[in-house]
Parts: sequence; structure tokens; C-alpha cells
Amino acid sequence: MSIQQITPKQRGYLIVNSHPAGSEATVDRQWRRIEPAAATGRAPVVLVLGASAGYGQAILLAGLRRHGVRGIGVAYEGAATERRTATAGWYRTAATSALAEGSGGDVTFVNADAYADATRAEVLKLLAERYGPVDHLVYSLASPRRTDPATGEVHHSVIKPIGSPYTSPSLLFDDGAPQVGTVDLAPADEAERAATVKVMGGEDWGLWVRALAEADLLSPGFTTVALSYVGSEITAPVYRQGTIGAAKEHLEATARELQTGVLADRGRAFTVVAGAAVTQASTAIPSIALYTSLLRNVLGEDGWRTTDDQAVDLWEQLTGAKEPALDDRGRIRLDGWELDPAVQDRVRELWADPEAALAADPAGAAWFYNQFRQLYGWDVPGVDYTVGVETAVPWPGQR
Ligand SMILES: NC(=O)c1ccc[n+]([C@@H]2O[C@H](COP(=O)([O-])OP(=O)(O)OC[C@H]3O[C@@H](n4cnc5c(N)ncnc54)[C@H](O)[C@@H]3O)[C@@H](O)[C@H]2O)c1
Repeated sequence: MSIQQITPKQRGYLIVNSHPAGSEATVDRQWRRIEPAAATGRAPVVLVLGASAGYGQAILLAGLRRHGVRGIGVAYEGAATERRTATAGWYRTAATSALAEGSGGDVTFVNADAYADATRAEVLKLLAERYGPVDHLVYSLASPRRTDPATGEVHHSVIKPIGSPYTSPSLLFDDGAPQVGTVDLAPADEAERAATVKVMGGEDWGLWVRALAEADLLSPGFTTVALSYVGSEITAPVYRQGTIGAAKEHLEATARELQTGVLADRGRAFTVVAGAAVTQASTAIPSIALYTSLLRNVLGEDGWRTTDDQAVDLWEQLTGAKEPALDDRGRIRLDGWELDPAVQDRVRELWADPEAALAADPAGAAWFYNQFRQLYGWDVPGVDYTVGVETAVPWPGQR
């Protein structure tokens, strides 16, 4: 037992502790906002890699709520210690598991490095023993590093432009007050580009799909999706044309390779281009915070598509309720709301003078900051932060 009253420990875009009740409340709210649907037929078996946060978590919640999915969620989170809270994803996983159980679901959560062969072996064993062949593999990992299981080498991803330096306005928060700053990024060298592709490209996704195929764990209608991002021309120098974009190109090429290779006549592989979202992964990318705030100003609450909204859309396409909305490169597109030309024109106008845009309408930046704090369970409406909470929450299934 470790009941404590805790306050946020924050430096810039880094918050080193998280609030259990706040993190749980964010998951409860997501759950309530996803409209339930009467599950029909056999419960699909899912494997979600990256199930404790962002898109992976939203896709698992929407799958549970609307399609009665069962299966496995993998994440890599830190337990509480005497001196530290657990990570927010740990608490969110506990909350997701409780909701799954409460609705009669059957999900096992594995806390382990998804890039490791040992984790693959553990997950395959669990599938074979408990769930059977997989209908949907969702690949939604976002990590700054990956240990290549073949060589033991640790690769670190970098977020840098390719070819030339890039200077961009960015968003800073000084005690919560938004300010426009500047980021200068030197171009990546070839080793940095290649390392980023190793971490965030499609190599590990391919290993998972091939391992499932070899273990005879692909169901007849097997579909796998990996999350991708295209984003605006405004962020292209640091995103789509940068190192992370090179990794996304590799991920997208991997979908085609899996489709014509191991999955030919046995299933489908897609990348899913989702829209901008405030996640731990995205707040690490310079200038994305400013862009996302201005995008929020333009779209407001009504025009914004949350990760949950997009997850619901994705499931409609995965289960055949809707035809997949594919672009000319065969990618599922969930980001039409973000890349609508009229929306982008308006964001570009604001981007031309971000100080003036923030001064005229600080709502988008305030929203961004609040979303960012909620990623760690802070500033969640309805949570009483003056009350002590148990920080040593067990991982689901472990006592
Ligand atoms: N955030 C956005 O704006 C955005 C937009 C479009 C697409 N995407 C894509 O969605 C995917 C997920 O990103 P996100 O923003 O939801 O990230 P996130 O940071 O919210 O979540 C990442 C997840 O990966 C897990 N993870 C990280 N390293 C792991 C490891 N070694 N083993 C097991 N699990 C591990 C974490 O525990 C967490 O569950 C990425 O491919 C990202 O590019 C993100």
C-alpha cells in the first residue's frame, strides 16, 4: 500500500509522475464517449501492440465497446516504486482491463518490450493456449529506441529534417502560459536516418506478421494495420520529409511487401493514416504542438476528430461494415478532417504570424496544454487532486 497525495513534477514537455485516478478517469471518459454497438457473431481476436496510449489504446477501447473483441494488448510501462508513481500508461491499462472485464470481455495485457523475440514468443504461446488465430493485428508502437533482436544493437530514432537545416516556430509553456519559441534543427546524417527507420519503420511489424503466420495463428480473414501519419505541408520539413517520414515510407512499403508476400491469399495489410493527436509520441516532435494548437483553433471542438472517433471509423472498415477508404497508395485514410484544403489554408494563415494567432485566440494552445497534462492524468475534470491515492496499482492479472 502506498497512499499518497501527489502533485505534478513537470519540466517543459516532460512530466515525470502521473496520477492514478486522473489516468483512470481519462479512460472512463473515452469509454463513455464511444457509443456502444451490439456485437454480432463471433468475437474477433485482436492483438494490439501499443495498447496503453494514443491510437492503440483508442482502437482497443473502440473494439471492446463496439465489436466485443477479445485478445491481447501489449505495452511497455513502468511500475510504481517507493519514490515514483507508475507511468500513466500503467494506470490506463489497469482501467482498460477493468472496463473490459466489466463488460464481459477477455483481454490479457502483456507488459514487455514488443521488439524482443521473447515477448513475441510469450504472446504467441498465449494466443495458441487461450485465444486462437488472430483476426486483427494492430501495430501502434511509438518508441525512441529499439533493440534489434537479430543483432542486439540498440537503435535510437531522431526527429530531424533531411537534406537541409530547418527552423520553425514552436510552442512553449512557461508555467502553463503559452508562448511562441523557435526550434533550429540540423539535418540528420545517413546513420540517423537509417536508425530512425530501424525503430519506426516496418521491420518489427513484418517480424510479428511472419511469426503469426509461421505459428499458424492467422485467422482466415486476417487483417493487420499499422498507424502512419502524413500531416500538413507546414510540418512536412520535420515530419513527412524528415527522418520520421522516412520511417513511415518504410512502414508503408512494408504493408505492400507483406500483402504480396507472406499474406498473399492469407490476409490483408494496410497502413492507416490517422490525424493529428496529442500523445506522448507527438508532443516530442518540435513545432507539432504549435501546429496542433492552431489546427484546434480552426476546427474547434466540433470539427476535431478524436482518436476514439477515428478508432470507431477504422473498425467499421476492418469489420466490413464500410468499404475501406483507401488513397491511391492503398492506405486507409482517417485524416480527411485535418487535411481538408480549406482547413489547411486557414492554419497556414495563422502559422504566418503565430504570435498574433495566439494573442487573438489562445483557446487552441490552452486546449493543447490541458490535453498534454491529461496524458499523465493531471488536470482531468472531476478528479480531486487533494485526496491521497494508491499509487501501487497492480498490472492486470498480477497481484
Ligand atoms: N499522435 C499523432 O498525432 C499520430 C498521428 C497519426 C499517426 N500516429 C501514429 O500512431 C502510432 C502510435 O503513436 P501514438 O501517438 O499513439 O503513441 P503513444 O506514445 O501515445 O503510444 C505508444 C504506445 O507504444 C507502447 N510502446 C512503446 N515502446 C514499446 C515497446 N518497446 N514495447 C511495447 N510497447 C511499447 C507504449 O507503451 C504505448 O502504448 C505511431 O505509429 C504514430 O506515428 C500518431
